Amino acid sequence: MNLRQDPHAPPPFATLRLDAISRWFGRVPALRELTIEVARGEFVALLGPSGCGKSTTLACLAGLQPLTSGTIWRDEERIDTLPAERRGFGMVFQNYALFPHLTVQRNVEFGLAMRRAGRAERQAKAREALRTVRLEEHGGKRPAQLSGGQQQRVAIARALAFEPQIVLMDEPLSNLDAGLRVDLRAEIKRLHESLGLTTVYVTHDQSEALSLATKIVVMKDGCAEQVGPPEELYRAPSSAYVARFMGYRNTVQGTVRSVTADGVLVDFGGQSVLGTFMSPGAPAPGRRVVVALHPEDLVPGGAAPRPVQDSAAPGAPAGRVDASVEVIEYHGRTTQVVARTADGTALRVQTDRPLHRGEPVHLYIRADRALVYSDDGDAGELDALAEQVA
Ligand SMILES: Nc1ncnc2c1ncn2[C@@H]1O[C@H](COP(=O)(O)OP(=O)(O)OP(=O)(O)O)[C@@H](O)[C@H]1O
Repeated sequence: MNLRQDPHAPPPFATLRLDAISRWFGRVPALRELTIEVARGEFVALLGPSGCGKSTTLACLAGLQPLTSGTIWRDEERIDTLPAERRGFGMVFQNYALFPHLTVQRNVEFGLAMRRAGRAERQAKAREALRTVRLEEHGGKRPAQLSGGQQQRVAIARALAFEPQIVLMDEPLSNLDAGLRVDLRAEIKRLHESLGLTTVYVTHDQSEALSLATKIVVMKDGCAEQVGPPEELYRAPSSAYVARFMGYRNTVQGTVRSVTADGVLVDFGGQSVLGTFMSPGAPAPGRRVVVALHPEDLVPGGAAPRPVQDSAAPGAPAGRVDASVEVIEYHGRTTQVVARTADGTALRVQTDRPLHRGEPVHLYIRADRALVYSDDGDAGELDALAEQVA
């Protein structure tokens, strides 16, 4: 956008900092001393299951809810004491929150009217914002005459019209069907980059977080479980919980058999598999652990297995699990398979190899791709998470 700078806009900032913020609802702690830093230009995704505190974080940041304790800073300026309208954030919600009786153009102007912009300025900025989201042809329509994706773009235009430095988005794509979600996701990324925005984005969808964010905050019970760039969280999740959110759909319990120079040998699925221990401290034989495996890292070798080194990193010994193909879901180029081991462990496998129901299959795993965590007794919780994590 190329709009005149709002004279009331706050000066450019370097860092937004949520410092040990807590929010209690009666006796329920929704946020517990959560600290997050957002640098200017970052796209930060708050990722986690329902109830972990994502929306509350955003509401506290926006000034829609008070903090129970903690502070929020824009550089040296404390902003948690400011009312919402003086924090200068643009907000986009899941349900669009458009006025049905106003035209698209007037809906976008509304936010500017709240900020006491004059009529001509309002109209020009709203038109410009609609152009930015590629809806300039639709200004005269009412929201009901637009598709869900278009309505959400109007909501984004409304948030962008007053050129906020920081845009807060709470599950903006979750009411859209799959195709529109992917299109609008690309649009949000384009806007973030081309307008030089700073974005804080709430989602429970790992693919959204991975594709959009420059930094992901995985939240659990009102705290940040791990914070980092998507590649880092994907490569080295700090717990089985984070691994789940990074697409490691298999989190199976096992027992440490031995510890070697190459890694930790774990018994699970009726076999021993070599993996990499990721938790703090050292594993000891007999210790209960959780092994996290990405479906793509379970490579079917068929009845006549390929040599182990085919599926192993140079020098790294591979593990093998034997299972039987139970469920096959065809997804075009790849197939999602549920394979079951002799001891009843279900493993999710993603492969481009044709497999058949009932077929015995050897699944090869690179040692550096079998991530081993100490078992914190939350295996049941992880299974419940599986229901939520795509
Ligand atoms: N207005 C409220 N009154 C009482 N409890 C609340 C209120 N809002 C949130 N909570 C509680 O605070 C916790 C965090 O809720 P929050 O909505 O922030 O989670 P979330 O991660 O955004 O979940 P979802 O993805 O389902 O929106 C939950 O235990 C929730 O029940």
